[in-house]
Amino acid sequence: MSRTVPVLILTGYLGAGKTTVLNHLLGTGHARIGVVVNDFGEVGVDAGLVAGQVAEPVSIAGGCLCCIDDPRQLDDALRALSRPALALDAVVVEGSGIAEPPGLIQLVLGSGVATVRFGGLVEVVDAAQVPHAESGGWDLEQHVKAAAMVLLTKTDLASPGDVAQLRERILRANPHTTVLDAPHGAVDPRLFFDAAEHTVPEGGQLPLWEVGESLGQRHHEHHVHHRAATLEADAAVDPAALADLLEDPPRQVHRVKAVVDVRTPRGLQRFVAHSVAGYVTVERAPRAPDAPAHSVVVAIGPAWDDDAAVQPLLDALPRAAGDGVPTAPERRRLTRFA
Ligand SMILES: Nc1nc2c(ncn2[C@@H]2O[C@H](COP(=O)(O)OP(=O)(O)OP(=O)(O)O)[C@@H](O)[C@H]2O)c(=O)[nH]1
Repeated sequence: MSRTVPVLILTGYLGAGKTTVLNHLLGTGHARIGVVVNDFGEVGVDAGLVAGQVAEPVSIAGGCLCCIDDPRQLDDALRALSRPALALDAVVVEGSGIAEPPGLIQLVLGSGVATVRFGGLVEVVDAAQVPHAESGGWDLEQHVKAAAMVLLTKTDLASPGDVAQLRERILRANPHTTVLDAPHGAVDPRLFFDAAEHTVPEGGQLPLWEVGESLGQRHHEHHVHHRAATLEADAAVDPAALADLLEDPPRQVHRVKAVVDVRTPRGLQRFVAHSVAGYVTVERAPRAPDAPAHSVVVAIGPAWDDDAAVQPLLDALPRAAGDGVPTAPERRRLTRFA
């Protein structure tokens, strides 16, 4: 029988920690992993946040994979990543933060690519922000029902009692799933890949498919309620304005990610910034010394009817070179999250 490459699906609400898990797995060097990332926004930010992969990550941006105009994009990616020459052990498809498992499972199961097989679904749950995710339409029970494994991230930000209750709730919804703590994405890659491989029971019957059928309606309901606003500019940003957006985003914005340049007296510096329900992280990132200024900021959230409240905040972030270098206190507004 010819070799097929398992395709694992990584889902979880906006900002739950999917990319962090993926980067941990890639960093362990345990397996040769191919990556497909799906950004909900127009600009593919996530591929740039994935580090150390064997093959270039394939980025599919501009909407959820399961609703995207041309689902053959996923087939093309899977075909490319399962080429024998790459000798990958697995492909991980990181869903956008609002993807529903059934739609993604159906896409992989229905893929016409003979060189891949469905390897299971892993759900990432932010242990500190379940009510927040639920307010965005994410349904814990429905998500974990489809999961071979559930990874609890941000256990460092939640009380042990809350984490224990969450674990019980997950196991009530799906007694067959494996629940593991994965603080800062730390999961044993052997457990990750083993659990996923046990998703498909012998005999060819696939309960997940039934889950997919019964929930198929739901995932379409979700996407229409989410919006993304994007800024992509050949400019540095105002660090204080970005800090305000990250720290205190409009109510309907559940997630902000930014890869931005900031002017300093020593030249441009690049930062990667995240905000999930007002929880902010900022990290310095490498940049080519002579590269022109470039910044990308994406804001995503549910139930926003028009862009009037969000897009102008993003459009106001670039800081013209003529406005000079931000002062040290302005820069510290951003770097204090580092
Ligand atoms: N304190 C803490 N922060 C975490 C943990 N896991 C992830 N984070 C942070 O959470 C933020 C979002 O993490 P990502 O991995 O980008 O989340 P994601 O699910 O890929 O985000 P989307 O693709 O936008 O849905 C980042 O600032 C991470 O550093 C954790 O276990 N503890």
